[in-house]
Amino acid sequence: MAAFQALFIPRCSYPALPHCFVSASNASPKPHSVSCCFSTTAPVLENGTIGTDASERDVIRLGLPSKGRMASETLELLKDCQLSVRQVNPRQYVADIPQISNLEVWFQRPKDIVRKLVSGDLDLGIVGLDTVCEHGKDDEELIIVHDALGFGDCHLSLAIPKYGIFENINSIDELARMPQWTPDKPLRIVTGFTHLGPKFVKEKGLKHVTFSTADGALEAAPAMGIADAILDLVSSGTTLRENNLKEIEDGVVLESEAVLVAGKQALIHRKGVLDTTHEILERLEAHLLALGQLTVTANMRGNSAEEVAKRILSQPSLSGLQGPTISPVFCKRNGSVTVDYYAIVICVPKKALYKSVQQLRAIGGSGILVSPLTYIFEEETPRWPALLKKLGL
Ligand SMILES: Nc1ncnc2c1ncn2[C@@H]1O[C@H](COP(=O)(O)OP(=O)(O)OP(=O)(O)O)[C@@H](O)[C@H]1O
Ligand SMILES: O=P(O)(O)OC[C@H]1O[C@H](OP(=O)(O)OP(=O)(O)O)[C@H](O)[C@@H]1O
Ligand SMILES: [Mg+2]
Repeated sequence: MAAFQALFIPRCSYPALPHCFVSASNASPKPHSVSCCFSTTAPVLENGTIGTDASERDVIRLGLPSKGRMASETLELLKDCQLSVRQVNPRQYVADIPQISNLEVWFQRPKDIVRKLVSGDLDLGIVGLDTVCEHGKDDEELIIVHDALGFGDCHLSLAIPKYGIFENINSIDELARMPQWTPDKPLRIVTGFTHLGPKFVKEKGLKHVTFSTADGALEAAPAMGIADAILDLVSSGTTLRENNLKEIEDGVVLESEAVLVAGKQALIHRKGVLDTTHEILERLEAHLLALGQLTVTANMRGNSAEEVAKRILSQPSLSGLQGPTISPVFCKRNGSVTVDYYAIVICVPKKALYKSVQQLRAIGGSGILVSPLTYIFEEETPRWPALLKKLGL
């Protein structure tokens, strides 16, 4: 059985905290004691406005990471979607996006974004999927609107030392079968993921496991003798390698990247949230879809647009998004206007660029120009019907 040896604040206590005032009274017998009372009035926000209860407010709130490795890339992504965030100064936690009316941006720590989505104090947020799963604790209130924002890639993984009793252990099954783990001497795993960790070992049927937690530099724990294994995020793998640790087969808990997440109640009931989400989703998808594509234009000799189209469509890498656009190139020869060439325009995936150029040349393409694409707006945002379905709308 997985046991957990850490002290946790109960989840239900969190939503009440924004109304908690901290004071140090001179009259108090203990000069440094703090007293906590729960206000029934609205709290005063840093920007001087009065904060409102979730049910009273009509402004839409988007939570973005206030610091850490997700912060700058989130702002860059929004900027690339023509949704630049206007922040008066870096220490001010409230901002706006001039392109979207009635929207406040609140800068928060990623885990607080998730908690505030659950409590209804935020409506939308951008964070890593790992944070949603860890701090959201499978709450049905959290709805992933876009699951692949293209940054913050990492995975949550179990890792063990490369040396000693683990030298020949390379999978979860082998780890589970080690005779060393008994009820008195369980496998000690250190992790910051105190929800996902125990859930994972239970799913994997690992017996005799105990967890402890720490805030960072977990990779030091095995060498310090504090833990046998670690469960932490890995991206390049450098930290594991440098600390003589290895990942094992079937040890990946979760693949993660930045996601757009929303509160279900807000999407369904709060005025304007669904429309704003649709707009943000459209812009994100148009930008992210375009990131992987290039526009290729070329000239091609031919007798008719149809004949050129047949040649292009005979090549597997040249069909484009819907098919090639083909236009006649009008030339003046001996006083009359003739069409000997056709200009073709196609979108090709960046990865297939060179293959596409080879195929174009093979069917007579010349003067090939390649340019980046900024946005691809499809007829319908692919994730939109999926979102409506999740909401039962
Ligand atoms: N190598 C990585 N290590 C940790 N997080 C990563 C990595 N690569 C991407 N990420 C993403 O970045 C997020 C963590 O960012 P960061 O560590 O800056 O914030 P935080 O965990 O909230 O802050 P703190 O560690 O100070 O509590 C993760 O939740 C994950 O989604
Ligand atoms: O696979 P890598 O690219 O080496 O990245 C993984 C490391 O990065 C993170 O630590 P972070 O930098 O957030 O420091 P921390 O331990 O203080 O949280 C994570 O907790 C790992 O330790
Ligand atoms: Mg960190």
